[in-house]
This record gives sequence, C-alpha cells and structure tokens, in this order.
Amino acid sequence: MNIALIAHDRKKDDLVQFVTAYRYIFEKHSLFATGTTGQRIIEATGLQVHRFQSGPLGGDQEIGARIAKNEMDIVIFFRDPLTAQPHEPDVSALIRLADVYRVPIATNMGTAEVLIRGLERGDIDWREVIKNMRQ
Ligand SMILES: O=C(CO)COP(=O)(O)O
Repeated sequence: MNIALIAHDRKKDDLVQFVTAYRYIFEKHSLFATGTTGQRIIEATGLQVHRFQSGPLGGDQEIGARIAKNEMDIVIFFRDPLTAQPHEPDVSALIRLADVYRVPIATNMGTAEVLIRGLERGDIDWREVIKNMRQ
C-alpha cells in the first residue's frame, strides 16, 4: 500500500508518536509525506519516506495529484482545526480529491487508529470492495 502522511505543525508530534507506535505496520508499506512531516518521521523512526514539497509550497497538491492517479491507497492527515493555514485551499483540495477517489483518509488520531488496525488485519482492500459494488 502507498500511504501518505501529513501533519500541520501543531500536530506533528502526534503523528511522529503515531508512526513510532505503529512502526511495525508502516515499515511494510511505501510511505510518502509532505516535506517537513517526512523529515520529522525519518529523524524519529529511520523509516524510508518519499518526501514531497513542504505543504505550503505545494506538497499537498503533489499528494493530491498522486491520489488523482490512483497511486495513493491511504491518507493520514493530522489537521490542525484551530489554526488558519495560508494554504487552506490546497488542504481542502487534497481532502476533496480523497473523497472523489474514495481513498480512506484519517484527519485525526482516532480515525487513524481504526484505519491502521484495519490495515494490520488485512481489511483495507477497499479498491476491490468498490469495484464489486459497481458491478
Ligand atoms: O502544511 C502541511 C499540510 O497542509 C504539512 O506540510 P509540512 O509537512 O511540510 O509541514
């Protein structure tokens, strides 16, 4: 699975903690992240992470483009709902594309826990499920 990891500044500690706790799951997948988030995860865990631009410099849009190409299977995006972001349109666009392409997206740690445990159980074969629904 290709997993995108993103966190706003005040949520970065939470995401680093989350990835560290579930390292044994994340290490089995391909990880992608916005610039600063990716740097923090690499420093804390030593995991291999493909880093895009920093969010405000276009990283959210780069991940959105991957979603539009069906190249992202899960998005974990710890948003800060209490701080205005200069690149809010990019944030909205990324979340919108996840909905357009029905990509599972967790915007807080509660949902991320559910997703990652589902992934551990092998439950996240959602592309198959959606394909069957369309038939
Ligand atoms: O701003 C972000 C997402 O909108 C995150 O970007 P960074 O990981 O580069 O801080």
